[in-house]
Amino acid sequence: MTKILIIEDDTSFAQMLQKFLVRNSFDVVLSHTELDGEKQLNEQSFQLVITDLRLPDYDGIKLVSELKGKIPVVVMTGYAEVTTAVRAMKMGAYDYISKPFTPDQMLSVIDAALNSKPVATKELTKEIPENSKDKVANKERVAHAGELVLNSQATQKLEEHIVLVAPTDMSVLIIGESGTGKEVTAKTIHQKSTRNEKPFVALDCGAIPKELAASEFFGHIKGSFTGAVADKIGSFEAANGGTLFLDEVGNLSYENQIQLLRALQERKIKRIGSNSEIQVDVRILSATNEDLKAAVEKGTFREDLYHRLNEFSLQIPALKNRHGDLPVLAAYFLGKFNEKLNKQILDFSDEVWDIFKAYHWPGNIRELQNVIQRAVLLTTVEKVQANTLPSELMNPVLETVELGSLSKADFEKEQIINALKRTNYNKSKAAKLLQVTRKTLYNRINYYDLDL
Ligand SMILES: Nc1ncnc2c1ncn2[C@@H]1O[C@H](COP(=O)(O)OP(=O)(O)OP(=O)(O)O)[C@@H](O)[C@H]1O
Repeated sequence: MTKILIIEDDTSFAQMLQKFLVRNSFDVVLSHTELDGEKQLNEQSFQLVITDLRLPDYDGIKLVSELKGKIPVVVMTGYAEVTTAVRAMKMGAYDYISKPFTPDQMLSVIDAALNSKPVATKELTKEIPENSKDKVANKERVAHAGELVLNSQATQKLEEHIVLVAPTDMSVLIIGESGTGKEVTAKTIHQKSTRNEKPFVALDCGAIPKELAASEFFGHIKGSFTGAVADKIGSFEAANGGTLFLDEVGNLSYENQIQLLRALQERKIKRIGSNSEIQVDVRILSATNEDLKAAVEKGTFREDLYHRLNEFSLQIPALKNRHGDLPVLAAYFLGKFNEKLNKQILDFSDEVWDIFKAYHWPGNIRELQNVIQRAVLLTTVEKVQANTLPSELMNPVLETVELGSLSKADFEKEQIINALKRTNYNKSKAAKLLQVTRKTLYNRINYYDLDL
């Protein structure tokens, strides 16, 4: 686990920062004085130091220059201390961050600092093989893409695969439930590709009637069919040189699949009503939330097209299976909506974190984003409280139980067991989740003779 030393004399602020970073899987040691900070640095090894510059009897700049080339240092400053911060950077600090900052800003500074190379090793970069150097650089850029936030074990492979496949011209099939971030993944791949100066065009294949699909793909000329009142450029032409993202590609009719396959094979299209062929150079990224392989087996999706679209596939896990991403995603959205709604909310209350962790997020990241936007709007104190969350989050157990197959007693038993599992068998928290008192929960456990 990455170990961070925070030197800050404002104890409550330091503790809040510590709590937030611990939640984001960092190991954090606090020091409130220069003396203790130096003692910690002598006794333990740290990957990063975050320090305030203005502590009584403390020369932060001296510490920065002592640690130069050994451990990256991020300095925290008041808003009027930019000159001091610049001095600190000249002395070797990696970066500075002005208070007040959002959790999101702090995370991205930490992330960048941890990925930075100490000055002493900078000269060695020539010896790093080209490939791995690119990999490191790309990895950093994915993490800082600003849109696509990935941080958990469950998404580590995904992140690596994005980095590897982005610079190629391979077609990529992105598979995941609605709201898991398929489109934002496609955009990231485009941004990381050599086509990033050219257009990224998204076409929602699920939303176009099959009669209009060919015109959406290839365009038409005025008068070629009823309704073609003017010439129209299709998505292939619009994306020429760049990337065409076909969302919900599994929804294309069989006839549209044939038209698409032909265009992909020949790399030429004709606008409807025109005889002239236009050469197109597009990279195809597509997305589906259904099992396209099963559709191929059933015969509703063409196998040849499936292979064309699926030179490489990326599986995006549902949010309920990547709870490790929750803290960083929540922090990202908190920062985003603080800025958008002009708020300065610092964190989520412990109760809110528990609810977030227990909920099954059927709408995935889109739902998390909406929940946080609403909460930020409604919050008037430092931390987001549970009363700003929509009701469906407060009663999650009901939604995960298959009602049809259970009797009322089985159902209640299942609810209790689920709630206990979700709260690590903490009965107070489980009672809260179930919206009953602890006493009632104990009674029900006894009544059903649950062996827990
Ligand atoms: N990893 C992520 N980091 C930051 N934001 C994300 C991430 N994943 C999704 N989002 C945000 O969640 C919302 C939904 O994402 P997106 O539209 O990419 O999902 P999708 O899987 O394509 O959904 P659908 O299948 O319904 O089209 C967007 O606002 C997107 O910016």
